[in-house]
Amino acid sequence: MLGAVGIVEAAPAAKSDFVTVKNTHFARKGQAYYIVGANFWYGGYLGAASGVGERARLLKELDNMKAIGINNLRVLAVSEKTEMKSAVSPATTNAPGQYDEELLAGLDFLMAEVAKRDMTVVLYLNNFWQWSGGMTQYLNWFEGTPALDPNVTKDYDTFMQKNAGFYRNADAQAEYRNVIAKIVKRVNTITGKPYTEDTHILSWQLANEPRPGNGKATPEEKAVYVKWIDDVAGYIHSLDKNHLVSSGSEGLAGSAQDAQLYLDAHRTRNIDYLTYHLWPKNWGWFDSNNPSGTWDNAIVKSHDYLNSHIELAKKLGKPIVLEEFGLDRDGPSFSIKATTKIRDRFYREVFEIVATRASKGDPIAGFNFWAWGGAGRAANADYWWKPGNDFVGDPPQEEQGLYSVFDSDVSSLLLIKEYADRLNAIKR
Ligand SMILES: O=C1NC[C@H](CO)[C@@H](O)[C@@H]1O
Repeated sequence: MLGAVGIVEAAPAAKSDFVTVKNTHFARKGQAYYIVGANFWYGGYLGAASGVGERARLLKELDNMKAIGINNLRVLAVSEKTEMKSAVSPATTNAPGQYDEELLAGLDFLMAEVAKRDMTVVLYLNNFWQWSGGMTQYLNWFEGTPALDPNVTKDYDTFMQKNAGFYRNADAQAEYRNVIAKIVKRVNTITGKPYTEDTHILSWQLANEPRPGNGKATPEEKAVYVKWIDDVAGYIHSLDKNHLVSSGSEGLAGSAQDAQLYLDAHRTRNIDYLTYHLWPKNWGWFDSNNPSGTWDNAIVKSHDYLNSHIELAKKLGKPIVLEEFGLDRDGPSFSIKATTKIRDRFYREVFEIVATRASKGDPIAGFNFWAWGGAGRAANADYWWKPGNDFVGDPPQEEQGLYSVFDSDVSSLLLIKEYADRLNAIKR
């Protein structure tokens, strides 16, 4: 199509080039689309032109993921500068209204490279946890409360209960919406393409693991949470008519174990598909110091969690994606030298349920394992991250090696490829 001065402009993408929801499945380019995904929270960081950027590593990581059939990445799009030691630095937001353009351009570079490999990306726009600043940092800015680092306070219940104050704080919500608008309406500085026109964005995600508060969330806190999801998802759709919107919820574990709350929070037409996460060790189902004594308990509960959420998706008539799951290395150990026999066994249990039920036409639309460590390596003897160290799949609030799948974890990579082939073969 010739523009006014004869410059050839790309024709706008066809709607079918975007990932859409067709009944209870994803569709893309006229085909059923199943997510064979990795969590790659730091993908935009590697794309930066200098500083934390490592573009050569990024290209290698993308090629290695593509080579085993990974077609989707779940990526942190926004981070908030904070004093907390457990958080990544630098951040895309240095202070309200002050943004790191070079770091944001890293996301542009990532998106340009994702497009070359015809992969898709889920971009989350906030974090319920502290490892990227997140909601607690917004409250530090707008309520003057200290940014709470549960690695320091050792009090997750108070952290979660106070964090839910983010949803009710009008000034924090206004800045959050400013940031959402800045990202959603962004024009890619590498490709010149508006993000709203980028068919390689699968969805915008409200936050990583947003919770209504802690496990004792009150009816009022739950109502605020349901309204927040509806309002923000509706706001994103008002900015972008092309892309899907998801919450980033963990499922019942992130909904005070209240199935009605999970359904109510995701019933809105503004939420296009459901998400859930599976953490047997974090949730106390599996003790990696007593694997033989806790494996059966962990697997029974995991199977139930995996299957019951697919039934909840059926109730809402929407697709559901298992967008996080993981287990630590044998030992347990953070060392890349440690084997991953137990993790591989757990991955196979998860993959088998996802692939089998997807093949039967159930609304499970795929998975993202947590998380791609690739060529990254822990830098310190204590396995904690410090600014300047490699990024790996484990964010700074956890030991570097806890859940990462590294490029040397051959048995895990082969397992991912085996199930990538099965999911990619499903025709509908
Ligand atoms: O979103 C998340 N879910 C679980 C991960 C592993 O504990 C954690 O690193 C991350 O905050």
